[in-house]
Amino acid sequence: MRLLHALSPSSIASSTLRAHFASGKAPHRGPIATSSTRRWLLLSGTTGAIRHLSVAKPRILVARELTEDAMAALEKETRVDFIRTGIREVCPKDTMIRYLKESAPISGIILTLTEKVDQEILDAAGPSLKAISTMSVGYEHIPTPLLKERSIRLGYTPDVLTDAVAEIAVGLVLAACRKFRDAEEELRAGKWGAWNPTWMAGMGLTGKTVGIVGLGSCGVEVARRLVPFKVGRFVYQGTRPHADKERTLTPPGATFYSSLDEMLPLCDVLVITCALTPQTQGIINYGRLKLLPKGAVVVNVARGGIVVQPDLVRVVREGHLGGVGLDVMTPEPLPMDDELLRLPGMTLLPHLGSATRETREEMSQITINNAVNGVLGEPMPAELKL
Ligand SMILES: O=CC(=O)O
Repeated sequence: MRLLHALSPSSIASSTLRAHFASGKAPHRGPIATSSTRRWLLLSGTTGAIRHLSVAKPRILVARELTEDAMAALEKETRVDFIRTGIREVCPKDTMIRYLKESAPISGIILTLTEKVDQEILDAAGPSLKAISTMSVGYEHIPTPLLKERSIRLGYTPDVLTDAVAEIAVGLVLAACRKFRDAEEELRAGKWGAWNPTWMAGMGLTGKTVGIVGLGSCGVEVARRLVPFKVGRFVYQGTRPHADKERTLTPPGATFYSSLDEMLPLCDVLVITCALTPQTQGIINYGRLKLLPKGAVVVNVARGGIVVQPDLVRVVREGHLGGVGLDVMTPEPLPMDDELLRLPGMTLLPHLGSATRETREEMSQITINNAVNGVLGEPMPAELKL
């Protein structure tokens, strides 16, 4: 690598980078660091890419761009150098590995749900890697045992997205119970005929039993938002009872079940909000779906893998369910030839749980702060205990 000369960062960041970032594509073949205190421009001997990295500061690879405001905030952070790929879509694994190697030593990585971390990526980063920061509450894309083994810290974004996800869940409950999607489709297809006593008649929530799988922070917020709809009672299943959360649901109150098999026959509406773990993978299968009363509604805002999707399709085809609302499915994005798209009574959203502008800003900011504090050895705003 050849040392060129000192340059003001704005001369690079504002022209070359902005143009490339605006295109949404990876801007160049080699890495470029962006931070307001950089002093040195380097020319890579192998790639010809311009680099300006300060030697002493920890480097954080930003695998894909976060929100615009968050990216602007990066520019003000002076304690670390950020290496931005400039990618706005999924950062491919080979691209991440190339950046990790060409910009070594990398102390931190910022990524999202879409960048799966594995041993190869950790090996490419090498022993300099101190922290990974994911812009998500879920972390099933990160091999936590490997991080623990290598003493790599993991930052994530719990809590800030709870309200947004709870809103989506309530939206899906209402849409599925009252057949929003099928009804709108009929209307648009010109099939709205004269008033009919049974056409598009769905299920009301008054007096019904709503079952929540996983009464964590998201589960309880869903239930709280459903109280004003005059739900008859809440039941929930998980690893332990939450008396504190139950109290916030009074009236109508909530009852804990350790067994899904015992709870499911009671549920007019089932809302899945638990984390995807080896213990919850595939727990909602054919047999369990058939335990629900006929005409029950199923909503999943957690992870597609908790439901055995072919089993869900089969149960819907058998006419057992009154409606289904999914914000998560398998795989994501859902291929256009997937069976789910051909079934009636399905309200499907493209994983929008946290998608409010406010939430995504907060998530981005926490992700950056987690990464910076993580590499500097300071407390992270939200660190997962490994
Ligand atoms: O699904 C969303 C997340 O894990 O943040």
